[in-house]
Amino acid sequence: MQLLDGKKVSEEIKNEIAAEVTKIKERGEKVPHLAAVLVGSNGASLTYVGSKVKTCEKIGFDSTLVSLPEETTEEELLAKIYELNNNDDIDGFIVQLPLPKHIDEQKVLNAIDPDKDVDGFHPENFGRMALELESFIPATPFGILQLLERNKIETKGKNVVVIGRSNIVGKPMSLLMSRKAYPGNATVTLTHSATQNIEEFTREADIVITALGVPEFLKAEMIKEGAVIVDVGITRVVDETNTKGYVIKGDVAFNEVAEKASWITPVPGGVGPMTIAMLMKNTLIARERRAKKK
Ligand SMILES: Nc1nc2c(c(=O)[nH]1)N[C@@H](CN(C=O)c1ccc(C(=O)N[C@@H](CCC(=O)O)C(=O)O)cc1)CN2
Repeated sequence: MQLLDGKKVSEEIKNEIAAEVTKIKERGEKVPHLAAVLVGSNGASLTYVGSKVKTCEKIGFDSTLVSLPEETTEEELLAKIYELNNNDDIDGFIVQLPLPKHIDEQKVLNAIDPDKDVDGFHPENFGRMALELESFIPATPFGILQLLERNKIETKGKNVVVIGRSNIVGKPMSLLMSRKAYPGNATVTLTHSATQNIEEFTREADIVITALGVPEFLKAEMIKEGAVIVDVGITRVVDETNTKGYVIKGDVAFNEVAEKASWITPVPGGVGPMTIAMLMKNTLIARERRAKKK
């Protein structure tokens, strides 16, 4: 078994981006500027947004954190989004998900200027991605593509089973793996909560990508020998013995599955760090596209 090491690959990508920023600075141009909108104080969201801001600092991007209280109304959030759309200094921004229940998530995502939508969640970017046109690719699926590509994993003609149909991971992942370009060109099955006898699909898969959020759902008996396993699940499980008060569990029963798999992502240190790195990549791309339009 070989490790699909997201920590290592994400560091490589961040170093490449930092080198680009150095060149931008040497030309006397404005560095990429990412803004992140956080509504409320969900613990995991605070960690992820904090990590995005810290990464910006590390690689030389400008960043703006817009922190809004839990009681923020939909109208107030939409007003903030229009402000960011019209702020010429900002190249791209994200609205950290999930949003509080009283806010219509899709309405908010629809309000983001597609040219600044570095999460790739706007319907225009999603549609363009499905049509294999230039678009922003959502950071987690984009990160998985990079992990496969940089480890030279063959995908053409392979059976790929995606578990979970979320708009952030499962749906875009299934579309990307069926695109003609590498890494893709695979035969894709998108499974979800209504799929019966899911193990009949996973046992036939050359590549399993699981984004379910159910700790240790995928067991060794559910995969075939030599399969590539990509675990997107990140669930915080209470653990008083740990200094953080929780441990992170993936969707995969790592120890037993690793014995049968050819490649496997660890959790933590697999897909998670790639998500942050690819958001930075999308922000760099957004800056370049905006600079060309001016
Ligand atoms: N607007 C968005 N919201 C959300 C996204 C997204 O891409 N855009 N994805 C997830 C959360 N997420 C980024 O926002 C994210 C999740 C996990 C990690 C990560 O590095 N995980 C570490 C573990 C860290 C921990 O939980 O302590 C790892 O797997 O090694 C980064 C980003 C939902 N919302």
